[in-house]
Amino acid sequence: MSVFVFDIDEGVYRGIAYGLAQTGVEVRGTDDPEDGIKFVRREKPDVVLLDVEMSESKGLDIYSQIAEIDPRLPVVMMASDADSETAIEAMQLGAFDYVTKPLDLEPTLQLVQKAIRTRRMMSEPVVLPTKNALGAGPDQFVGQCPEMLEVFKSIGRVAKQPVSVLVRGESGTGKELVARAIYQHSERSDAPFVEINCAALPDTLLESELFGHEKGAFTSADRRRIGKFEQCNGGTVFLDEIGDMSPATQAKVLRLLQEQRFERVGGNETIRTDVRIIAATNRNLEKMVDKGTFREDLLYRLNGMTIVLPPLREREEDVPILLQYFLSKAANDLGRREIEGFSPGALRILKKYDWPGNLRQMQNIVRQSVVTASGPVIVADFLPSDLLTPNDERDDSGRPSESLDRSESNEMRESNLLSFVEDRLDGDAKDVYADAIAVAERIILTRVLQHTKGNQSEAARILGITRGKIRDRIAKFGITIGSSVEVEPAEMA
Ligand SMILES: Nc1ncnc2c1ncn2[C@@H]1O[C@H](COP(=O)(O)OP(=O)(O)OP(=O)(O)O)[C@@H](O)[C@H]1O
Repeated sequence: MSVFVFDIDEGVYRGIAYGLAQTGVEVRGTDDPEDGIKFVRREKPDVVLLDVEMSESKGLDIYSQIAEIDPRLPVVMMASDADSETAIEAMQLGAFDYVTKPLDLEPTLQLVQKAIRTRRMMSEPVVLPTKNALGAGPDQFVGQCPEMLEVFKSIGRVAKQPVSVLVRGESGTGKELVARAIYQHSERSDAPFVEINCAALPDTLLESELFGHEKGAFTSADRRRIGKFEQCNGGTVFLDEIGDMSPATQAKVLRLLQEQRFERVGGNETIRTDVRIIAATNRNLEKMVDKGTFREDLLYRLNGMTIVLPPLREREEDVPILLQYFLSKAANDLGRREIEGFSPGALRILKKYDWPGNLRQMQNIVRQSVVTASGPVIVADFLPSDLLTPNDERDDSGRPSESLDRSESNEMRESNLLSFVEDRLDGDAKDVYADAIAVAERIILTRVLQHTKGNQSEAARILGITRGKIRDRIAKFGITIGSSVEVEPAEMA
């Protein structure tokens, strides 16, 4: 990714380059408007920072030229005056945001990172994978089960229609990926795409983020702010976690959907805009309607088309290809291209798991395993410890619970140990007896300590061994005793 800075003051460019040095983002800059425009045309940076003073002599000339070269390029305006008319005007025309000089480095860098993320979402294509290129290049939308084929078909059907879309599914099932895919295949793919997480902002801030506000609308409103619906005119707005929106904001969004009109917070002027809304939620909106916390008319309006993503536990046949995809991606990203795949034992455990955190959790677990793995094959020992807790020993939040189904958990423990032995037999088998005994000891100890909530005397009594031996084993296996009892994966080998 790269950032280009238009500023007469070289210090600004150097400060930003310094602040982003660790992130791998390339920063270039100029104090000459014409050179800058040539650069943007030739090098196609991902984000531009533009000093308003530089363009003031020619009004919005530089901004307009940049927007003409690439209407989706996020441009952050920098102004000395918080009320800069030029900066506000640029935002009305679609600039990403503006900051006031002298720049406070930290918030400026945060804004630039946000602009980089937005650019990524707009420009990195979401594609269906091909067998040979799994995990390489852009984000792929992996899925072969009938439910996912239905999802892909729905994306294709709805993308070009001028309707709102509601994407539903548990957390981590790929709702953002669906939103990006719809945008990229829509008639608006040349216009901006903006994401707003409705759960991340308190009510009043969310309202002014969406609709903007007038100067003085509330105590901290020291300047006019242009909201996303105004700024993104002609584009697509992705409202993530829409179930977390307050009733007052829901009412304003409903009006926007019905009339494409709204007023800034604290303002009288009615503003027209043309945005397409894609909304997502993991909440049960019908139940919220019953309870009176979500507007029925808004649900009806958003429901122009609904796409439902199944949880990962219902996509059993996709699990192997998804694992392979996340593995190739992690191995590429982490420079571990020698890693070839999972051992049969590790695969057995991964296939049995029920993935309460869905694809995001799978992605993280595969990444952790790649970090821990010491050879070209990921064996069961390199999997994080939460996978070794059987599904039925976890509560709703995915944490180990105390209620046990004995037969199932015994089978799981045996299969952990068995897969460990099988993995060793698959490879260069040596010292299998000692290693397997150590694995068994670890499984027994961890489980008993979970049962006694970390109480070692009680564990010693149950196990019929001394406290000294327990302490020795805890140290040897790297068992952590906190609110839950865990084994450090790195210590398991
Ligand atoms: N079918 C898929 N193929 C490949 N990667 C996927 C797939 N579905 C999701 N992912 C990846 O899993 C991660 C989580 O997906 P995403 O952020 O889209 O989920 P979400 O449903 O929006 O989550 P949340 O509700 O928590 O916001 C992302 O990195 C995404 O790229």
